[in-house]
Amino acid sequence: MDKSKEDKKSCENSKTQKEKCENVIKCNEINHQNESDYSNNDEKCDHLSAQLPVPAIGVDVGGTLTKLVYFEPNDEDEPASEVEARVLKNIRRYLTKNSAYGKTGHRDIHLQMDNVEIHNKKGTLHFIRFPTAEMGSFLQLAKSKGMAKLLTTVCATGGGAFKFEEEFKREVNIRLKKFDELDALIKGILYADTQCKTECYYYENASDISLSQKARFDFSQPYPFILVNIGSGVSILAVRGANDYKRISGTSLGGGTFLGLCSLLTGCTTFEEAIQLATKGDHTKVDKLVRDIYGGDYERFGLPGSLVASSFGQMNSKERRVSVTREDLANATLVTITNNIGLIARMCAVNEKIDKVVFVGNFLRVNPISMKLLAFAMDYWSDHTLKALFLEHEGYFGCLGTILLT
Ligand SMILES: Nc1ncnc2c1ncn2[C@@H]1O[C@H](COP(=O)(O)OP(=O)(O)O)[C@@H](O)[C@H]1O
Ligand SMILES: CC(C)(COP(=O)(O)O)[C@@H](O)C(=O)NCCC(=O)O
Repeated sequence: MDKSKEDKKSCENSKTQKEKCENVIKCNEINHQNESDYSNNDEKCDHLSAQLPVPAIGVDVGGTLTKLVYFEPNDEDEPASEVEARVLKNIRRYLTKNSAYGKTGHRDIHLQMDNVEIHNKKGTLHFIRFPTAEMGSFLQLAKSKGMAKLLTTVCATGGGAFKFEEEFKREVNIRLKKFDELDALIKGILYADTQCKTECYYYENASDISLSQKARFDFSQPYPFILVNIGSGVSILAVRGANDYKRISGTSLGGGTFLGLCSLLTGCTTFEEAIQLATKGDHTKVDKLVRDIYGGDYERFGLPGSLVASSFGQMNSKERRVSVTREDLANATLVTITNNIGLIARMCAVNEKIDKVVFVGNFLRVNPISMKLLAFAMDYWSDHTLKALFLEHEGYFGCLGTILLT
């Protein structure tokens, strides 16, 4: 798609999103009483408790991507000085008028949330991402745009809030007000769902992938639910209330594994390219299926012939290796990682006796193959008792959570 068409599409999406979100429902789920005071350990930042920093920016510095949310209030508070007013205006203009920042930063315009309320202020939430590996360039950009002059503190979560803390201080004299990533994630999810009626969806006809289609899910009574965050690695939580959750499992075979293996096997250079290749490929050329072993179904234990018996199981044969394409390898990598996550998620749901399984994280970005597979896996292997749910703001809940927890 050429750039102008892409921008136009983004704007249309943004308009739809605006319409969808216009009817703001006040967030009843977010209570500020028993919430984590993780950040209060940071004495330097105590003065910021329970107020929105100006400008309100939250970052989630993950293993692969840094996610940033900027809350643009409808009515800006009276700035303390003329200089402050000018810098604030510059930041606002820079963040909200561009959709690309430097070489690798992107604003997801289609996810923008208009007319939302945070800490009694109405405004717009803008969502931006860039590779964590580009943190140095981001800090230089923040310096050059004068942000560092005005921003003294940024709400931050993710492992990088720890890893880059010193660098933020040294390079731009910004302090990070740190929040735990799982606290922030849950806060962000519950908030987004109350603000945007179309946030949560599932796949109708999940048992037939060729027919499955996105449909809205009413997530207004969310508890209990299993939360599967598929980022670089995978964290799995059982959530029973706004402040009642535990991390029950995880796996190192996550989105980072998919991208790493896919890069090795196909030479692809971006996540988008990996997904495009996977979309055109056929994993059955790479995997060994039950029917490749049994000649059909393994009836006694209800294993259909089409089931993957052994991921990449055909690749020990030289003839097979020379006949597979990059696309097949990308598809097989995606299916392998996704099925493994689905299996672990399902076992967690069964153990915890919870029937809703919510999948989030940027691994699901532009990745309907995995979402449909997860929806299928939950439905099929549970005899229709488990439901896979997905959320539109996929990877942005952690950064959003930080400004809510402030
Ligand atoms: N533009 C992108 N660049 C790199 N990885 C991406 C991109 N979009 C989606 N992904 C996928 O999302 C994963 C990172 O997800 P995310 O939720 O941001 O986790 P983290 O917090 O660990 O960075 C990557 O491992 C990759 O599978
Ligand atoms: C360490 C992490 C919480 C970091 O989060 P991420 O940046 O991957 O979103 C996550 O990668 C994880 O839970 N990994 C799996 C560890 C395990 O349980 O084996």
